[in-house]
Amino acid sequence: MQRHGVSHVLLDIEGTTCPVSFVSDTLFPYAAEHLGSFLDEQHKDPQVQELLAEVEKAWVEDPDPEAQSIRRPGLSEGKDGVLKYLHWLIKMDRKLTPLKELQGMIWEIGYQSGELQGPLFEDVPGALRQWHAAGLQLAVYSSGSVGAQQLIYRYSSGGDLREIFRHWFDTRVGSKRDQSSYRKIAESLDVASHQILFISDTLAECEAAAASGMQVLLSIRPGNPAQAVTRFERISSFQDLELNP
Ligand SMILES: CSCCC(=O)C(=O)COP(=O)(O)O
Ligand SMILES: [Mg+2]
Repeated sequence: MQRHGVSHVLLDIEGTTCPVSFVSDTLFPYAAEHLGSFLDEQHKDPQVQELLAEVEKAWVEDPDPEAQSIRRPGLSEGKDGVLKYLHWLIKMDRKLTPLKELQGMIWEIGYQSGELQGPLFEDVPGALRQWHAAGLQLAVYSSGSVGAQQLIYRYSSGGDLREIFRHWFDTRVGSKRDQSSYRKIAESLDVASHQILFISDTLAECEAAAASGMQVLLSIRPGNPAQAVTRFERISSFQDLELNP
């Protein structure tokens, strides 16, 4: 498979460079298990306090009746109340930015202790190194925080790959399902959208990126939910992809 006119590759993580199951069955449960003790120890840290305030604000404004049903109306929720909401957000796989930042801070402990390692698909490290060596600019766009992205590539099964990536984007730039996020990314990369190739396993993300003018490939990997036929070309190994400027 060949792609022409590509100078930048923008990569999703979950379902694209690492298995969905690592996120759903390892990272999320790890964060849920350690959230309480992490907050007990770190809730006075100014950065954590700021994130908890953001979570509390999001909870007050959350239109989901289930989110409101676990609130105690009129009472200040405090650290323990917010913990309940954070567990609910993890269960629902909500991509709330302050949750993602807190998860990244918790995962750092697991990566540093050796309990966590980023299991990349076998073809990924080699292909990334090859593209980088060929002069392509590589960037990450994940709902996981930039901190969490850098951890997965620092402690990856293919070694420390952080140097290979030039740019990192998370939900601070916007939702991965919004066209405007991809426009902002192209602006920030200072390149025409059609020179960016975005690869993701999520159709809504592919649609949003394509609508912004990016080139798109749909990632098909073991463990990804089955995909109906779509207009997007599919990729199941990065080794199959030849990129030309
Ligand atoms: C950076 S690894 C953790 C990924 C994560 O928290 C997540 O919600 C998955 O997001 P993605 O956009 O990579 O599908
Ligand atoms: Mg994904």
